[in-house]
Amino acid sequence: MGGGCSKSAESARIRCSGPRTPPTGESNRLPAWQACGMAAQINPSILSADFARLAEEAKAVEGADWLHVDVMDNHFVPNLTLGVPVVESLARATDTPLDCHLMIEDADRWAPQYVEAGAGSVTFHVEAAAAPVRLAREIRAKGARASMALRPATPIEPYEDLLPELDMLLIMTVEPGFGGQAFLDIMLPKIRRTRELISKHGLELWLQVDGGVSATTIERCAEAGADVFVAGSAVYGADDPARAVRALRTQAEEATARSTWARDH
Ligand SMILES: O=C(CO)[C@H](O)[C@H](O)COP(=O)(O)O
Repeated sequence: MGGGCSKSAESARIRCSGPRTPPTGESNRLPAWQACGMAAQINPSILSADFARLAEEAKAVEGADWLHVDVMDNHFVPNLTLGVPVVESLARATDTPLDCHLMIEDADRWAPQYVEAGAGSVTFHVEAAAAPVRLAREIRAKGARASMALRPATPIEPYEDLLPELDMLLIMTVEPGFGGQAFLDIMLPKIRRTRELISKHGLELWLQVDGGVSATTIERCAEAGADVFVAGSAVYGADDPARAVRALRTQAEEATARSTWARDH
């Protein structure tokens, strides 16, 4: 696969590993994931971008933590988007690291190719992976962050032992396949439960939510324990996408701080 790929994966690791400074005097109130250097991350989904101008659309959200790239094969989901060659081109077109979400069958075969194409994080669906542990290890060994996604109907509990193999877990908050759907409030207990399991095992695992995330719903997700937020229409549907990213990040961080404070006092 194309050159320059491992450079992108390496740059993603560097950009995302540095701690952000907690507000003075507030560190005892911060949740574990912020106190250990995590803050809310906003990942704009290019599913809501203009596919004829992808490079420009990627530049429009520079300042976002990652660019979320929705890969769909018209089998695992009833929609078709893009594949390895487009990811290779995007990786060259933007400095924002790529967070590739593979909504495809036969993830074991394809996921490693997205690392080689330049993704800094590769998410496979557990429902589409024959050997998720082996796959997560292979993604990590190739130099990217390994992430696993759950459809709304897939519970987290059977996968508790798998969490240490992952850098991120993605909880879908809509049925995968299309942008612009309504957020599924019924997913909030699963987000809470997953955060409990992450804390129980003392893991530094990111918890991502994807689908219907907007100014109206992001606080609920943050309060439930999510720290990485994919937003498509809420970012690309805004007059100023970069400003929308900043506003969502502030909202998420404030909601987390408020709910943590309320829990501790
Ligand atoms: O994975 C996805 C759909 O399967 C998209 O990332 C997601 O739906 C984002 O779009 P929106 O924020 O408009 O819901």
